[in-house]
Amino acid sequence: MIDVVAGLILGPHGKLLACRRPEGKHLGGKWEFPGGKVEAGESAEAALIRELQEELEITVAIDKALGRVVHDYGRGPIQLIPFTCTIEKGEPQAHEHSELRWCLPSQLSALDWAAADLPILREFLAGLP
Ligand SMILES: Nc1nc2c([nH]c(=O)n2[C@H]2C[C@H](O)[C@@H](COP(=O)(O)OP(=O)(O)OP(=O)(O)O)O2)c(=O)[nH]1
Repeated sequence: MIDVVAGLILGPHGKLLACRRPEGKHLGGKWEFPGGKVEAGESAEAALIRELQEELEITVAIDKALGRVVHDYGRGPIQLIPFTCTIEKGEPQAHEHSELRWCLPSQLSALDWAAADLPILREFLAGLP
């Protein structure tokens, strides 16, 4: 099983950062929570901090873990490991995405999310006041 960490980055006004995978890549054009594969010997938290630094040039503080999701796109199972987090330093730059979008909770469901992200999105939205 491949472990993949994903960050639900909380910004001002209750907004969340959605990132679009570039065309031509696996799941191209789909929206995701930024992150990536956990390396051997690495904790999930360390992997998320590393990935968000590499992909978006931001330093984050991790807030809390959400429920893990196991999904298979037909290439073997992946386990998506989500955390909410906030930005401590930097402004997100789209180095590996075709688009970055800060969304209000009410706008999130309209995006075309990667399938494995949907249960995570539902859990996040269900936990809002
Ligand atoms: N980073 C990230 N990956 C996700 C999410 N949802 C989801 O299904 N995935 C999938 C896409 C990839 O198959 C896998 C790992 O993503 P990645 O971004 O680290 O890997 P990658 O694009 O280099 O993948 P690949 O080249 O090996 O296909 O997890 C998500 O919210 N964030």
